Amino acid sequence: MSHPNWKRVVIKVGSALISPNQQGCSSHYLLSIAQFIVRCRANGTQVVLVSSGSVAAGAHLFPEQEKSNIAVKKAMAAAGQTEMIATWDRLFDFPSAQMLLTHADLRDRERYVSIRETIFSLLDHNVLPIVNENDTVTTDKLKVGDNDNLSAMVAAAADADALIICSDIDGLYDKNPHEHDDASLLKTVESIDASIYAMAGGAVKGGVGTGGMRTKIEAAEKAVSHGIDTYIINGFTELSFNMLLAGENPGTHFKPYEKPMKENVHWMTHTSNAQGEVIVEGDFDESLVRDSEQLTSSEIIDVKGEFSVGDTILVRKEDGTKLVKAKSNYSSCLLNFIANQENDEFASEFEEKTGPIISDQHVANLEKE
Ligand SMILES: Nc1ncnc2c1ncn2[C@@H]1O[C@H](COP(=O)(O)OP(=O)(O)O)[C@@H](O)[C@H]1O
Ligand SMILES: N[C@@H](CCC(=O)OP(=O)(O)O)C(=O)O
Repeated sequence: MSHPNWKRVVIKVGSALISPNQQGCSSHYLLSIAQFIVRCRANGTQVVLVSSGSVAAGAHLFPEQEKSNIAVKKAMAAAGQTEMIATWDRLFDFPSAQMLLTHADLRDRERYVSIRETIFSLLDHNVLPIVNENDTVTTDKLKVGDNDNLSAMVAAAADADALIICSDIDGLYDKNPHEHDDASLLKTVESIDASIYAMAGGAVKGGVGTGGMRTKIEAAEKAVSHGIDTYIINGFTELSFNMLLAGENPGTHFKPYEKPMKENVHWMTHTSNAQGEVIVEGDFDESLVRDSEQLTSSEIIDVKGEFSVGDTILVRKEDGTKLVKAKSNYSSCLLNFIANQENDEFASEFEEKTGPIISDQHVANLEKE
């Protein structure tokens, strides 16, 4: 078979490949990945690298008994990050660039657009973007938490054709092969449903990986709904990369949706987290899904959480049915205030002047889609 016709790919490299023994970085397994990147570029394919490994690489600098402390883990990430970037950079004779992101960056539409533009500028100038989560500044509320999901968000932002997740295992098995001798490898996944998630276990306990297969399936789900071919492959062996370049599947291939979501709907669904919820009357759902600007304070039963103007909110019914995710033009405080007004006229006059609570431009239909 001939080499694949990719315009742009995102390659995600797991910690075990970068820091196999947690004593800094090793180029042992990175050499064949770097070679693959060089060959992709020679074929005219643009490459974005998402690299884990900063925590594992920095681990040896800190005492064993302190490593579970969050502040120390962040220090490990900060120290390991420079070594990880330097190790990659040494393997290429073209320039690379470090991009450190958090979920707070990706879920903010303006910052997301800025990230996209930076990726495209780097690629246009033949610079290899190397992305990782900015572990030193994250909190539970601000982080993606694993680089599998991060790589899928980056692949969507970069409009990639393929996402290649390089792991320490051949792909997705029907059960965790580290626990079941009779596990068998899935070569192709046509669609991702609960039965696929049920196959996935977590990472090896005490190992360097985060999330195991579960986060890889989450990543695949995000990517395929954007029309991105997704592979989980064994990054330890050069054969995986030779097969990919020959147009063959060396691991598990997740097939992309034939009709991918529109870019802004995908971002709203898979990248932007809802910061709060608006609960609406049960009989209002149909008109809301047809025309989101129909939502006025008179249909709102409750407002949950704290959100600001521009944040993404989830609109749902009292029974829990999710209707739409949308950008709110009102803060939770203001929405609570007008929804609780006895005088309906005041609220409708206010909304007429201020504009719709959510607008049709930033809305994603959920279960009703
Ligand atoms: N169904 C499964 N198929 C394959 N691997 C699985 C499965 N369930 C759990 N795993 C575990 O997921 C691990 C890979 O994830 P992880 O350790 O997070 O690696 P990485 O650092 O590449 O992200 C495998 O080594 C394996 O232990
Ligand atoms: N940001 C972290 C990566 C965490 C992570 O997802 O690791 P992995 O499961 O090995 O891809 C680091 O650089 O160590």
